Parts: sequence; C-alpha cells; structure tokens
Amino acid sequence: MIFSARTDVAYTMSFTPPLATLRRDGNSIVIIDQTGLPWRVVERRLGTLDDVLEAIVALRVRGAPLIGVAAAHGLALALERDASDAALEDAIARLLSTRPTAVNLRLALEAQRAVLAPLPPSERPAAAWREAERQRADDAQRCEAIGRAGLPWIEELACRLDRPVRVLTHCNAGWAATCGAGTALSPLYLAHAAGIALEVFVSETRPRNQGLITHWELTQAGVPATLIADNAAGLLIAQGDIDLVLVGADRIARNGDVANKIGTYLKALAAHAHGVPFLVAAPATTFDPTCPNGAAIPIEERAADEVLTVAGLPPGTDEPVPVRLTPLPARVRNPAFDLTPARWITAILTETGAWPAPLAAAKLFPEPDR
Ligand SMILES: CSC[C@H]1O[C@H](OP(=O)(O)O)[C@H](O)[C@@H]1O
Repeated sequence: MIFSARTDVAYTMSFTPPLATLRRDGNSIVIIDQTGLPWRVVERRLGTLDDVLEAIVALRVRGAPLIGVAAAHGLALALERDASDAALEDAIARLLSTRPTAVNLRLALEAQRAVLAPLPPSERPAAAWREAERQRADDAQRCEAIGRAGLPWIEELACRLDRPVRVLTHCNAGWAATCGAGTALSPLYLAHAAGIALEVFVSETRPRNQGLITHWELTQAGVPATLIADNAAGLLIAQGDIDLVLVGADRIARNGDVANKIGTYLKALAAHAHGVPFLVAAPATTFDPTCPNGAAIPIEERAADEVLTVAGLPPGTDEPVPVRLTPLPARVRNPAFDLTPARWITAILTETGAWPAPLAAAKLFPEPDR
C-alpha cells in the first residue's frame, strides 16, 4: 500500500490534453459538446447563462470538476448582463439547480460569491472572469498532481507482473471531464508516458455511455483500451483479470464515502469480494467536508428517456442519433450516481497524495486546532 504525499515526486513525464474542454472567447465561452462524443468533436458557443444551464443539464459539458468551472464561467456571463446583488444570487441559484450531486458546482459558485459579493457591481464582471479562469487553471494543476499521486500504485503493480497492468475504470474521469489530464485517467496517462504496459478495461456506463468517451480518449492517446458491457465487470474481477479498479468521484463525504457514476458501487462490491484494490481519484474540489457520510449526498435522478434510448451513429451518417429501445413503460428509474462506502475503498488519490478513504477529507480539510 502506498500511502504518502507522493505528489512531490518530480516525474519528468506529463500529459497534455489534445483539446480544450472549455475556453473563454470574448464575452462567451466555447465548450466541446460532449453529446457528440466520441463520434464527433463539435464545439458549441455559450453566450448566455441560459446556454450554460442547458449545456450542464444536457451533459454537453459534464464531469464533476468541469461542471464546476463551467458554472463559474456561466456566472461571469450572467453578470455581464446584470451584476446586481439580486442577479448574482439568482444566477447562483439557477446554476446550483442544474445538477445536485457533484459538489464541485457548489464550491465553484461559493468561491465566486466570496470574490464578487464584496465588490461594487461595476467591478463584478471582470472579477468573475478572472475567478473563472483561476478555477480552470487550478483544476489542471490538481489533475496533474493526482496523476503523480496515482502513478506509484501502477508502478508497484508493474514491478510485480510480467504482463500489462490491467486496470478497470468506469464512466469518464479523463481530460474530457476536467480542465486538465483528468482524475482517474491522469495516473494512466502518466504510466503510459513512463513506458508502463497497460490494458485498460472501460465499462460502457449505461445509460449515457460516458465509457465510450473514455475509450476514445485512451485510444487517441495510444493507451490500450478494451470496452466492456457494464455487466461484464463482475466476471472479469472474479476471474482475476483485473489488477486494479480506478474511478473518479462526484462528491466525497467527510467519512470517505464516495458518490460516483451509477455502477461504481457494484464494481467496488466485486473488487472488495475478490481482494482487488479499488482506488478513487478526486481533487479537493470534489470533497464536501460539511457532508458527514454518503447517505447525506443527494443522488441526481435523470429523465427516464435516457434509459429508453441509446445514442449511436447509423451507417452512412455523421450525426449521432438516439434510438428508442422500448415504448415508454409505466415506471423507469434513472439514478445517475450511487454510493460506495469508505470501507471498500483502498485509497483516495488526491492532489496532496494517496490516503485511506476515512482520512482523506481530514488531510485536505484539517480540523482547526481547538
Ligand atoms: C472527473 S469526472 C468525475 C465524475 O463525474 C462524472 O459524472 P457525469 O458524467 O454525470 O458528469 C462521472 O461520475 C465521473 O466519475
């Protein structure tokens, strides 16, 4: 077990994302519209707060760290039109209402409010853009540090194996979900750059299939990746085909319980049952020290239609289209996240190092000396 503040290790290799997930362009922002990935890389200009609200809800921009930074930029767009106290609070409330689980969204807006509230309205738009850009650059640095915290875990496995290290990951916690190299994928990119042989198994992640984005990311970077159906993960773990499970997070409670994409819990359960290390990678902006445990984390319930359709690229077209799988049954549930208890998590990789799950929040948010 490698618990230490290993982010101080000066690794020579690094990973630069091939595309910018979000960038400012004058008084608008440009995102990669992730509803087109992996089939099409399409940029989308967001010029108003309403554009940003729609993009976050529709998962055009997604990933816990990235939706926080997107919300911070959305606030700047709102204040360009009206920088009054009422408009500031209204925009924050509307952005908070988009997606309830990833705490990054709330923390990003709280950081903006701390900067903006003391200022006169005339100074707020420029200050909001500065804070949004600070958050974007800050996230990239956090991703890089998480990669350094996770690399020793992969190195240690590589030293013991005479074959590629087999890592299972779920959903997308790569550069597409952040402003940098990603969280769960960041150690993998560093390991690949260091010449460590990897085989990454990627679960497709129904119903929105973010696993296809991970497979696309890894393949573009030259990292060997194998797509599997979500339901196949248990068999691979049980058969000893997986050396390490490495996933992201949307909110981590003070006791180390983790909310992440739906399906994570079942992989943690299988990993725990078969003694496979289960790592969660997340920056401090994904921790909620005010949240005592997983039961207190709100789980987003999304539209039934996401379960009843699957997006794809029919032969001869270049437009991904949704295909309805069944007529609308009477009842459908579509929780977007689930909860993994801290006791099933081997370590949480953060920008300050790798920590046992119950300790991670305390390492990032130490209680003041009483
Ligand atoms: C570094 S992304 C963390 C987290 O966010 C994703 O959720 P979504 O695609 O719904 O925005 C997924 O749960 C990732 O693990």
